[in-house]
Amino acid sequence: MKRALISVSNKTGIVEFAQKLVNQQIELISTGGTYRTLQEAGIPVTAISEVTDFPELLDGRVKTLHPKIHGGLLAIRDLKTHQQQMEDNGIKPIDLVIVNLYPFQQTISKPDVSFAEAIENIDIGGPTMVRAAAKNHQYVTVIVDPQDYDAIANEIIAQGMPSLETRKRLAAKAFSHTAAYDALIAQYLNQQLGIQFPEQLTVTFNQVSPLRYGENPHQQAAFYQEPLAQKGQIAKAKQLHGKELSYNNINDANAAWEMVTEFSEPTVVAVKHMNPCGVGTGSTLFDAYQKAYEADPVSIFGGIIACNRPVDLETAQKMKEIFLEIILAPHFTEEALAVLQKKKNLRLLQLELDTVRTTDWKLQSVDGGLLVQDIDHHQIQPTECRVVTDREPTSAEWEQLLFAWKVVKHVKSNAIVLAKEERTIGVGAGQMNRVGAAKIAIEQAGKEAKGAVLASDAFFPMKDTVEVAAAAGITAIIQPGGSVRDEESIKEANKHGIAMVFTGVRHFKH
Ligand SMILES: NC(=O)c1ncn([C@@H]2O[C@H](COP(=O)(O)O)[C@@H](O)[C@H]2O)c1NC=O
Repeated sequence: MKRALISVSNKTGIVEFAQKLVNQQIELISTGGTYRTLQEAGIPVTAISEVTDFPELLDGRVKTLHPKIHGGLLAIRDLKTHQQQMEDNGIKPIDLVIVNLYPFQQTISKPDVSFAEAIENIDIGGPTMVRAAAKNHQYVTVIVDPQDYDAIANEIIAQGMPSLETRKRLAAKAFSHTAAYDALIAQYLNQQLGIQFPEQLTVTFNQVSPLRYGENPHQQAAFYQEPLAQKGQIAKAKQLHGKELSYNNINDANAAWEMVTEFSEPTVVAVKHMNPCGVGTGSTLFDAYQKAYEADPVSIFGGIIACNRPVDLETAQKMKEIFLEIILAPHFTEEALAVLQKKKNLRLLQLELDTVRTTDWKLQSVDGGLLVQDIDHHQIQPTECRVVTDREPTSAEWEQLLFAWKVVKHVKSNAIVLAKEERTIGVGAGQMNRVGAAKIAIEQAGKEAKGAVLASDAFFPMKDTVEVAAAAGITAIIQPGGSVRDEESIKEANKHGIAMVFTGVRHFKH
């Protein structure tokens, strides 16, 4: 290894690394700012303009984009014709490229960033060198991540040049890096232009950590986050206590958090296998937790609990009484933390309540493809609802109907939710027919079904759900409406004095 080109925006660790290279008699070439950093540290370095015999131009837009650089990176060293052309044109090989790019991500993350500033932070020369060096990894080593400096320095010191295997690994990393960089630029421009579903979708995610296993122990898995993920999103949750999260934990925690943030009053959601087993709203978080617990004291065991208020001592003491997998909350008081941290197998996650989403889509992979849709943000307003029965819901029923409607939106389809006094009393989730979901919810509610309300995520194709609801003593129903047989359901509801409300909105969730 004779010559290295260093051009870095993030100058962390570069002086130490450069010194190690110089110690190995490697000649350094550098661009403006990097050159100055190295020179000021007393490291011998040649300016890029000396190599290209061309000044850096256009405010840095053209610095390394020159045949003397790219010839030095791309030449096939063993090929006679390439050797001859290099000699004829005064091109010397470059064996090592250390580049990190203009901070595009940090730039667009600034709240007051202008479009012009974002565009100016699109690196052109850097990715071009990275790609050239990565293509020619047979001869050239490329480093895009300061975390690799130490390991590569050690390899150079030990064997003169990193192994071919290392160079290939670095090349793969380099292409992932430039692809991710460009994906973020494309995403930013699409967002600016309001293009929601571009012809080519190039999303990018950064690995947070490998996971011990996937949905099942024989499946391998890793967790990734969006580059611009925000503190209120599950991918950025701060873990305050407990062992590492599993694949299923993250999925369930996400479902619980999405649901609890739907409510403005103090609310607790208990989730098992992505569905709520208990949801309670109260005047305090303690009250809400009691209700969520009582909703289904059996299923909550080992559950994931999401709270939309800080967890206080009283609530923590109550929570401590049973085995819970995870508690999510915007905050835990010190006393609450002290109580809950005594539980070895409990994880505590802190997330901000008010989040600005950076992307507004749900991605779901299918074999050989990806389904993309925007997020179901719809929140029902009572004015959107239409009472279709002879009897209007009472104001108490209205409250329960709107509560149940918020819950049913987050239950796997076909979904039926029964609610009473601001808590769920029965949840029928993920059934192949609607009346089946209703029967499950009613059975779970038992005697409590009498006087409760029922929410359905989609319309009733037949009157059978109203029939079973009436038999159980349900007094009010909320559902989207829109079936060709709506009239039959309305008639059935009228027959039993049930008040029924159509929302005109469906909340399928699969
Ligand atoms: N224009 C070019 O030819 C060019 N060559 C390298 N860069 C970038 O310039 C940055 C380093 O600049 P400096 O050494 O001046 O601080 C690096 O992030 C590198 O990726 C360039 N800048 C942008 O495209």
